[in-house]
Amino acid sequence: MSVDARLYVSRLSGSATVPPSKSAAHRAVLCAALADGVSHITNIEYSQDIRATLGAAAQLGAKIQEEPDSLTITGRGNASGFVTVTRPVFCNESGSTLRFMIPLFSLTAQKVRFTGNGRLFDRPQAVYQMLFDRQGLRFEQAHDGITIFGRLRPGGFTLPGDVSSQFISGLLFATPLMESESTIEVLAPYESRSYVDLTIAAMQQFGIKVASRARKNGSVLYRIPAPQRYIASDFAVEGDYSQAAFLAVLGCVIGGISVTGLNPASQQGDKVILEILQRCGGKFKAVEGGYKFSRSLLRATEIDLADCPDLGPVLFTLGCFCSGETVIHNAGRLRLKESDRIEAMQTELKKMGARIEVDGDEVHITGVALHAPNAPLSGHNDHRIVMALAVAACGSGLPALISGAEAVNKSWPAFWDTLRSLGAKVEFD
Ligand SMILES: O=C(O)C1=C[C@@H](OP(=O)(O)O)[C@@H](O)[C@H](O)C1
Ligand SMILES: C=C(OP(=O)(O)O)C(=O)O
Repeated sequence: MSVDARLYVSRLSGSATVPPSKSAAHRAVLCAALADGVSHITNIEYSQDIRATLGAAAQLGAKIQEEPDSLTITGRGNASGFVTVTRPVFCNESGSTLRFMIPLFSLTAQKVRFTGNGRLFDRPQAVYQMLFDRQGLRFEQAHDGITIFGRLRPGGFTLPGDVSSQFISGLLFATPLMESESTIEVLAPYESRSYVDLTIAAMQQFGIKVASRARKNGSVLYRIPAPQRYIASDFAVEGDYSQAAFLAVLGCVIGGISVTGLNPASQQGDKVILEILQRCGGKFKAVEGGYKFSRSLLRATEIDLADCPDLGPVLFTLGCFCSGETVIHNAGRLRLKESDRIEAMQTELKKMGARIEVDGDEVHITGVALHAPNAPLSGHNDHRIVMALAVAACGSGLPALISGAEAVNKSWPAFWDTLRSLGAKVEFD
């Protein structure tokens, strides 16, 4: 059911803790599900996407015990430990879940159907289609699901680097469980690489070895010895920089906001939000477990989204608050997410008077004083659009009605409560 959020003008300030990193949590659950023995994962939030990965992990045969904010997972060891898959694997709207699970479920050698919601099956899957076709395996994609049949075999894989890093991560998770070594060559340009680094870091924490090297032709070659076994491990999920970015931008616009629960040494690619804000003149200082953001005179900068696509929506909002013309490069991938995020942000911010021009994969935003929206703002069934619009409204002190407010449940169910804790008045219709 679609819920409208009414935001009223109010002064915001205070301290808020970000949710656990969704990307890290997906990876920890998956590795634990594959491991021999019992793993404990702390700092878990049951967002819709993490629920999807937990459901799939259970279908791989993992035993999962849920506590309010932690998990105990007894994994099934290796591919021969996989149980019979009797039901479709429901991925909801989680691209990560679907693309991480396809190669793993192929190892069961059973016919497996993946289902989901929203735009999930409109998002590109051709990279896997190609891999399965090459090995003579079945991969059928329809608007309401994907069916696979057949066990992926080890070997030399070559993948494009500019469609989605999730294919590379998905194949990395599965290859150690195959019968012999594989290589994965990722062709340049290699985008969202920091997410693959997170994958390898998680795999290494669960005892898996992966080697990588750059090749002269610009590609990156991963070598994954096999067979290997995931070893149970305890994993503390760190705070999410992609989510911190919403509060960080708000903090630099209105001042007086501290964001905590963050690891300053994090490997998350979206930590680059701090550098971007610095380049815009954003003022902040390190505090215990995070950063305190002060009201800043923000000026435009050039931003490359190739390695931090999830920052896209909130960077559109940031551009509106910067004097001059913000240029966002390599924004094309934003069209392949839960919504077409370029179209969504342009349409909605224009209702508040924003000046945004799109030229192919490049976006130009000229800072202007936003006015109260002349129509309800649509969240486009996309959590990051809803949150970026809420930041635009709160940052400019304007009342707004955002439809589809429940989309935040995909990644940050407590988002509205967090805004309230900072003093925002939010009502739901
Ligand atoms: O591996 C991950 O956890 C993710 C990878 C990124 O996707 P792409 O590689 O498709 O850009 C990102 O947008 C997504 O939200 C999470
Ligand atoms: C695109 C996202 O996630 P996924 O690809 O896992 O659906 C996101 O969280 O913004």
